[in-house]
Amino acid sequence: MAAVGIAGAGYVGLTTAACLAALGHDVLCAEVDESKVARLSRGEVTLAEPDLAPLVRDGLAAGRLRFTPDVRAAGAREFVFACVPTPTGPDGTADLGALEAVLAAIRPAPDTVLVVKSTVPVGTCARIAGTTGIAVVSNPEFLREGHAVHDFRHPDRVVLGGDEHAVDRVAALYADLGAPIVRTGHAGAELGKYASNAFLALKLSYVNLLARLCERTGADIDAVTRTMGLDERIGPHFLRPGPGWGGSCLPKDTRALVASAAGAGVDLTVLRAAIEANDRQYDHVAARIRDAAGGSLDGARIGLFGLAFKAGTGDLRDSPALAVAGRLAAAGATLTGYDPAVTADTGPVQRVDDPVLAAKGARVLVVLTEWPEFARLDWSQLAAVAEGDVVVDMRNVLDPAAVRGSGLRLVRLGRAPGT
Ligand SMILES: NC(=O)C1=CN([C@@H]2O[C@H](COP(=O)(O)OP(=O)(O)OC[C@H]3O[C@@H](n4cnc5c(N)ncnc54)[C@H](O)[C@@H]3O)[C@@H](O)[C@H]2O)C=CC1
Ligand SMILES: O=C(O)[C@H]1O[C@H](OP(=O)(O)OP(=O)(O)OC[C@H]2O[C@@H](n3ccc(=O)[nH]c3=O)[C@H](O)[C@@H]2O)[C@H](O)[C@@H](O)[C@@H]1O
Repeated sequence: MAAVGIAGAGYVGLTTAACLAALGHDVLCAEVDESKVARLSRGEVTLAEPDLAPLVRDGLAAGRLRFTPDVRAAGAREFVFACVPTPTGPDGTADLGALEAVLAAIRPAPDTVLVVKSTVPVGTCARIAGTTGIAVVSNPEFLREGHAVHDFRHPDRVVLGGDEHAVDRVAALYADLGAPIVRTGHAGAELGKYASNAFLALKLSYVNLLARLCERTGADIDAVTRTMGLDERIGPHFLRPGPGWGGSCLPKDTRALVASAAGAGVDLTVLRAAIEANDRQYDHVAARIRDAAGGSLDGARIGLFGLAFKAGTGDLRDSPALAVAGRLAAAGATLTGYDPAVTADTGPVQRVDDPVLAAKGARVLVVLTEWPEFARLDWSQLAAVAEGDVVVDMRNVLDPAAVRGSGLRLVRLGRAPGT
């Protein structure tokens, strides 16, 4: 059992804290948001992550997990995990201010290891190790929101970058997971993380462009992605077209990688193209909605289904649904939106908590987030309250037969109009 300090109690920090405590380690999790510390200490978890709340409560009950606003207390532990935000800074690369604050709170002892889980540009860990003399291990995180606990417990890989001795000690913390471990230097681990997120973004931009080509040529995007996915060298995952990719990490990490690569003298042309294609995807989706509305959005009421950046979360950060909504609003549309998990303010979209209210009086109904439950809605009931007769499914989650049975016309991504 190791003494672990964690800085940051967000998606990554809280998941790491609860899961390491469940693995038997003694975990002190520090968080600058004192109200969060108070809630978590009472076992109240607000992140909608399956299995996280019971795990936190088990850790508290067993005395293996505690929360504190005192980052210095966590910084005095043998292993100090940095799980703090690294948002886009003014120059496009990651802003490391929060990580610097964690560093300042560490009280190094001879056996201290700083484990950097935050996503940081290549060179960051080596620089910290060089300037502080602390042993630093880069241990990037690959969990997905909505699957955080599962992904921590069953990772495809644990990546550890640093000197051999420190890496061995961190590897021992994860030993019970039985996951493949990639041992490398600082830079390899840091770049491996960005490279993975950027590759996912590349795949999606490519698929979204293929969907547009399908709309022009009459090819069926499902057949195209199935054909690709059955090739073992390509694989079936991350090939679903959508209104663009978003979330708290893919957009920021792709921007940061382009900027830091440029700083190193490498122009990541393909990644720049993928980012640009993603911006154009929002325009394309807005144009399809405009066409479905009869050519103009001015004064049109549009009912949106899904506002979160993906299904399974209420997170709105860099949500493609909101990017599209912004374009619709700019063109004069009035927007009403329903999402099963979103509770925050949604800008130009008036949020309602009943799908029927989102459909009421709408000229066009639009699906923007891939919630499976949208397929189970009573589309006849929605058709009855809508003003128009068209639903634009920009996630291809609806059952075409059920929608057509309701009398609505269905417009899908990657399908020529009318097919
Ligand atoms: N959200 C995700 O799915 C993933 C995020 N990451 C990366 O992990 C890092 C953290 O991301 P999230 O957990 O999503 O962020 P988050 O925003 O959910 O949580 C970060 C937490 O750190 C706290 N904090 C800020 N400064 C602090 C300080 N100096 N000391 C202690 N606590 C502090 C904040 O109050 C917040 O509660 C980022 O670098 C992100 O790119 C990596 C993989 C997955
Ligand atoms: O670094 C991070 O923060 C994380 O970023 C992503 O995880 P996440 O942001 O939770 O979201 P994803 O599930 O990757 O989805 C990203 C976006 O792509 C879209 N998407 C995903 C898959 C797909 O087939 N089609 C598609 O349009 C989603 O709707 C969403 O807008 C990565 O999948 C994680 O491995 C990584 O750890």
